[in-house]
Amino acid sequence: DGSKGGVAYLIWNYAFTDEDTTSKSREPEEIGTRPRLREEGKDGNWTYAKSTSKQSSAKAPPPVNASEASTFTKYGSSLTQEDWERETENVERRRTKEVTTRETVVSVAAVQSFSAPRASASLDTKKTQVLVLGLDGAGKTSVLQCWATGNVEEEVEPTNGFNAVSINKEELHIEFLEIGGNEKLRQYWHKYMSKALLLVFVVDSSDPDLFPVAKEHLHELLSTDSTLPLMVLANKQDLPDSCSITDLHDALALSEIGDRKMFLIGIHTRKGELGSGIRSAWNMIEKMAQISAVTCGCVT
Ligand SMILES: Nc1nc2c(ncn2[C@@H]2O[C@H](COP(=O)(O)OP(=O)(O)OP(=O)(O)O)[C@@H](O)[C@H]2O)c(=O)[nH]1
Ligand SMILES: [Mg+2]
Repeated sequence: DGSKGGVAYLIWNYAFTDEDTTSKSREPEEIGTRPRLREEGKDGNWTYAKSTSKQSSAKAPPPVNASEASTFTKYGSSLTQEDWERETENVERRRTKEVTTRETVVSVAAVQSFSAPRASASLDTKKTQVLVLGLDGAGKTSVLQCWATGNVEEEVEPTNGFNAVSINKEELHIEFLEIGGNEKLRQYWHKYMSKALLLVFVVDSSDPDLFPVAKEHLHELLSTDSTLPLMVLANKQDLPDSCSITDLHDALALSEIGDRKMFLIGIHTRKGELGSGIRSAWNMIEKMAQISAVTCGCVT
């Protein structure tokens, strides 16, 4: 019952606005800057979705949230021609139909028009979301996959819209929202700050050329909320040239982020050899969500 409620809430949360219905007339935008990993048309429609995690904790490495009681739902997005057509055809149907599917595809249009969630969902007034941001290619989707399933797909598609994951574990429901890091999507990042319980900012620690850009975006985001806790994930620590978390601390000027909770964790999401970082990050998020849920009275 609890997990079904979580799913329904997410769908409601991402209900389309009236503006979306006009998207039929729009042409798809080509916004990818990262080369596609799969052949266009072959498997370009990244519609990965799963309703219930049934992994056994005996698998090595164990899923981060390995629990028979845990479930997750994920709404992926990608902007291929095929997706766009399907999306525009389905907008109206999704607006009205009873939610029976746990899978949907959203587009940049959905991100552009996404505004405050409808007020009727009980959690709407609370900060319940873990917002996952960072430049394109930093590893946001990979991190979310690790937390949800304990594994990463071999080929992760760029997120050309948003990607929402709900992880339900016993009575705790944690919503994650990744907005793609593509240059054209970064302007929308700040729109999602107000519902965030925590900002997870993922950085590719093997690409120092991008640190100044990441720093600029991070500080701009933080300037809109002086108390929002921050978790910086220094990803791709498996790569030989990756920089240490101390260097990243300096490069991102994390000493200048003001008086807020801050975590800086080195991680990597390579298949088969997940380190302790990704698990530590998960544990902290779980604790924060628990505290928040109790404070909000969401857990009974
Ligand atoms: N070596 C290494 N590669 C990684 C790691 N994490 C992610 N990658 C790779 O980095 C690329 C980008 O990963 P994504 O998870 O798609 O990055 P993202 O931040 O979601 O990117 P956008 O959705 O475009 O904003 C993919 O090819 C991943 O396989 C890591 O820890 N180590
Ligand atoms: Mg992504």
